[in-house]
Amino acid sequence: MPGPGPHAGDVATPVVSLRGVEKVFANGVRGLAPLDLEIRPGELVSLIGPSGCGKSTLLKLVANLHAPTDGQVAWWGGDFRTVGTDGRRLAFVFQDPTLMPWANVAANVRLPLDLDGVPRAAAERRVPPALEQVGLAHAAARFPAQLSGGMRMRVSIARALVTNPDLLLMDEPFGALDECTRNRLDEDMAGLCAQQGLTTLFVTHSLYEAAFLSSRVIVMAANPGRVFAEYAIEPGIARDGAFRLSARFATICRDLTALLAEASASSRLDEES
Ligand SMILES: Nc1ncnc2c1ncn2[C@@H]1O[C@H](COP(=O)(O)OP(=O)(O)OP(=O)(O)O)[C@@H](O)[C@H]1O
Repeated sequence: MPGPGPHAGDVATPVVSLRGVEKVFANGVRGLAPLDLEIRPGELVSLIGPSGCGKSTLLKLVANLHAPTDGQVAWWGGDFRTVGTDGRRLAFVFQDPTLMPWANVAANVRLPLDLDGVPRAAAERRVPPALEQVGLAHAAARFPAQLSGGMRMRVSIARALVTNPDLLLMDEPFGALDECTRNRLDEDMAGLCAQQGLTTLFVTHSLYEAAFLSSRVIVMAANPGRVFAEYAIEPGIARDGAFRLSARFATICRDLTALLAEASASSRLDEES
């Protein structure tokens, strides 16, 4: 099975660091006020906050899909141009799994390797372990139309994992799924991240999902988008069904509910001023 990214042992250098990063769009909208943020190896960091607080903008800055208006973003202490050329990889999972309907599951998962020019035989060898990781080893020959929504999302995750990423960026990946499927995927995702030491930045509208998955939750406020609070969760908690029912989980959810209410109130105040 593909292990952690090739540089997983390098714990000293932050995976991503943002210093004084600000984003003003061409139409004058201030998507993000200057903010500092560091994501360290092995962390699962969630971004939560009211609509419009800049969660997606922040994710896109980390993905280098947006350039900051001001400030610096560093990837593994360096420039984005080194990402990929030094073997380090980012991978994305979006809410829409965007599978090719005409291709079976194995071919969908293989796509990033094909695009990277990995020889066909080598690429094909990497697909079964990736499918195994998401519990879809039995579904390689099926087509997207033959899969449930949860299975399609698992294919999308396998397609990210097959590249052996050093940083996984997930934008509200399970938001369109029913609650049971979402809970199961959250448990599997938490297990994968823990086993592999996978560094993940996860955008969600659900504070319960953030509470369940994260080693650290960034609570954002809007108008302008900014980091309102950070909430760290102690290491060593098994993220399983028992955790979801535990007093500790209830406390984390209560704390995050309070922080989110404060962030929302602060966003409204800024809107009115
Ligand atoms: N390309 C763009 N051009 C202009 N304004 C933008 C652009 N993208 C985002 N914005 C604005 O920047 C702010 C932050 O948007 P963003 O989508 O990052 O927030 P969000 O927290 O992800 O929102 P949601 O939870 O609703 O998805 C919003 O006011 C949004 O309207």
